[in-house]
Amino acid sequence: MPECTWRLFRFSLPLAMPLPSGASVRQGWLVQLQGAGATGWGEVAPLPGFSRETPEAAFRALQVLLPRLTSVPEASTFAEWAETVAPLLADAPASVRWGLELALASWQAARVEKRLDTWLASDPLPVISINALVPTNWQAHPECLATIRAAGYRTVKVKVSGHAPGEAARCVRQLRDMLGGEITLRVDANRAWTLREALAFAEAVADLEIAYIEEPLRDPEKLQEFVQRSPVPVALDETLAEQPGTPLHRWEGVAAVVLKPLLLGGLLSAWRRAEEARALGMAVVWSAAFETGIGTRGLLALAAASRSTEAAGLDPYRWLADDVVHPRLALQPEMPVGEALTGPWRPNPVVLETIDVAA
Ligand SMILES: O=C(O)CCC(=O)c1ccccc1C(=O)O
Ligand SMILES: [Mg+2]
Repeated sequence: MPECTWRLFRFSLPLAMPLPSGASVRQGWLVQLQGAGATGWGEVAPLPGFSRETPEAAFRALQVLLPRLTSVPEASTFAEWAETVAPLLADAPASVRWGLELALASWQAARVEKRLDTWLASDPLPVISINALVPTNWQAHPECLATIRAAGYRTVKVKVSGHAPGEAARCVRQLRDMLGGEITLRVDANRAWTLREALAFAEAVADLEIAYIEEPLRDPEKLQEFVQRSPVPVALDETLAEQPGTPLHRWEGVAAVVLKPLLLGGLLSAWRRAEEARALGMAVVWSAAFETGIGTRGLLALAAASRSTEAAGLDPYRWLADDVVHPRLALQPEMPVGEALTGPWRPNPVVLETIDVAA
């Protein structure tokens, strides 16, 4: 049982664009695990408006857990780790599990001189496609579409939750015209509509080859009915975070699951959801909730290891105006995984404040 040391930092990152909650900074804690000649990083950053725990609750859990995790059982493979280490965190809030599991897993990987993706799986994908995110008010910012097109993104997701269904359909049609037929187009309603409204939207865009509509309904109980009646395929997001214990086959016919480990309860919970989805023939979309470069690299490793060819939702990284480690991740439409996951990274003192870990 190698001894290891945790370091804890508070971070506060300036944003290039405000968060969904309206906040103009992204805050949280960075954890660093060192021992046996290896280093692992993770981040704990509940997302206001989406995480079920408050930042205060996450911090309290960190203060309790870190001193207990200084003697970590050895686990040379991911399977062994999933059996022995991950259960130590079973009761922690989702953001804490995500951050500590990421730090522990990347430390275990580093100990055996592997990158996280190659430690998680023997045959990870070398390149992961990224989904460009278009904000609800894109029409007021035509330059954001120009940037996305110029960069060469092949999958685009647009948020429609600020709109009534008819208006949302017109918006999506305009976007399809501007992007052309080659681009894979996803729509996220963030539970904005009633069943009737959502069906009206789906019928109005039925000819636009939308890959899926994410969380159309205010009332998730009606999802199955929507799935049966909608001409547009459906993806789950919020529903998965809300119902962690419900087997996926409850939503038979759903085309895709959007997996955000920060909201789903960590690396392992999300990994298990991915396996469950795969077995049911659902597409797996790994996705960020405004993670820093640490969490975003972790997500890239997960996407590569799970061999999902669906474009990953890592675009929220572009919202950050700075990062907790330098050099910054160079986000691009087709991400070379090996390059992105190979350090070293220097902590950025401008946005980090060291916090004592209670002994
Ligand atoms: O899925 C993506 O492409 C990016 C992630 C994203 O949209 C998101 C990020 C944080 C919180 C909620 C959401 C969402 O999917 O609604
Ligand atoms: Mg969503």
